Amino acid sequence: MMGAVAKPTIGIIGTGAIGGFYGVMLARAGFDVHFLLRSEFSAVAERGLHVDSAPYGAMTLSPVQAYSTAEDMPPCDWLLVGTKTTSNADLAPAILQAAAPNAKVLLLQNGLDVEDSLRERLPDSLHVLGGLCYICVHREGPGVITHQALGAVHVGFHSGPAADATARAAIVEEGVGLFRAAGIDSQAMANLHQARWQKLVWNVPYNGLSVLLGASTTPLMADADSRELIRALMAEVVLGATACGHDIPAGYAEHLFMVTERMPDYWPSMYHDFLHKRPLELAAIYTRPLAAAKAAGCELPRIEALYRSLSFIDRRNT
Ligand SMILES: NC(=O)C1=CN([C@@H]2O[C@H](COP(=O)(O)OP(=O)(O)OC[C@H]3O[C@@H](n4cnc5c(N)ncnc54)[C@H](OP(=O)(O)O)[C@@H]3O)[C@@H](O)[C@H]2O)C=CC1
Ligand SMILES: CC(C)(CO)C(=O)C(=O)O
Repeated sequence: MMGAVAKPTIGIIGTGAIGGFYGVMLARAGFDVHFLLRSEFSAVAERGLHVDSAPYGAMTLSPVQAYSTAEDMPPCDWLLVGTKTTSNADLAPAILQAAAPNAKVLLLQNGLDVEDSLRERLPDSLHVLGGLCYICVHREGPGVITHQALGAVHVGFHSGPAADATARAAIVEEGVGLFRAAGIDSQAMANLHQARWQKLVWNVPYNGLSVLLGASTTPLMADADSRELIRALMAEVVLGATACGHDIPAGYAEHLFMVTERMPDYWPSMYHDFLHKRPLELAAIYTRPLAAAKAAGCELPRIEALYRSLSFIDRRNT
């Protein structure tokens, strides 16, 4: 008889809304999950992690395998990065501490090329993958997370020692399998770079406008002028993606309008950063796409104006 295949050990690097939500879901599914925290370490070590989820109900994980330093974490086969992209270059030492040999590092983050600054600081033996989370979740307080809607995670290969396309696909499927085992919708992405551009069609307008206009999705969708602005910004993201060689499916912007109208009223994660005086994810969501489009000969003036306004706000806010 074949022995049971051991479940991988999972490390969460940055236990905020995303890291906390998916970490709790994986722990509930029986995975051995270890959580790295910073400001919320004591609260979570003492009182556990609580998720108030519209789809799943109230979930509590207590006790939590919580760590204030990666040095204390066991070797993890999968490391799920749930920090904001603003500090990716600084995460390498923590990841090296917590990584098992040949570990897979999955960045659950928005934005373009977010893997690159971390990749260049990691050894070749580690695989790096990108994950796109289609979810509405935020931190309510220390160790307390509100999950309003959705939840899917799409996984794509970035880089690493896998010998060929078959080996790369197997690693991606392993990642997809983790989420599916936890009851979360998950799919493999054939082209991570294209998929990151595609997700920006939502994040570029809504993340930035929530900060600039101080408005969540329901009022943004209810007003004729903000709707028009969102539509125009979406069209520019599609233009930039196309100039960079990445086709966005026809009708995708209209599809996102429909999805957003069906969502509960939602403040994007950039608004929470603004509110709590944390740095905004401007490089990942604006600077890099603008630079890539420009290098391909494509100017995106509306996105550029939004980006410059946000840069001004960000400098005065942090
Ligand atoms: N929230 C959402 O609904 C969605 C978010 N995303 C993306 O997911 C990513 C994560 O966002 P989100 O979960 O909302 O962000 P949060 O701010 O809620 O979480 C980030 C967490 O990382 C922790 N952290 C940062 N640096 C370190 C460190 N060096 N060591 C330990 N912990 C650290 C923070 O701790 P501390 O409290 O100390 O700062 C915080 O707990 C972003 O790229 C975002 O754009 C994508 C889709 C939806
Ligand atoms: C709102 C949503 C679901 C859009 O894709 C999201 O994933 C985000 O906030 O980044």
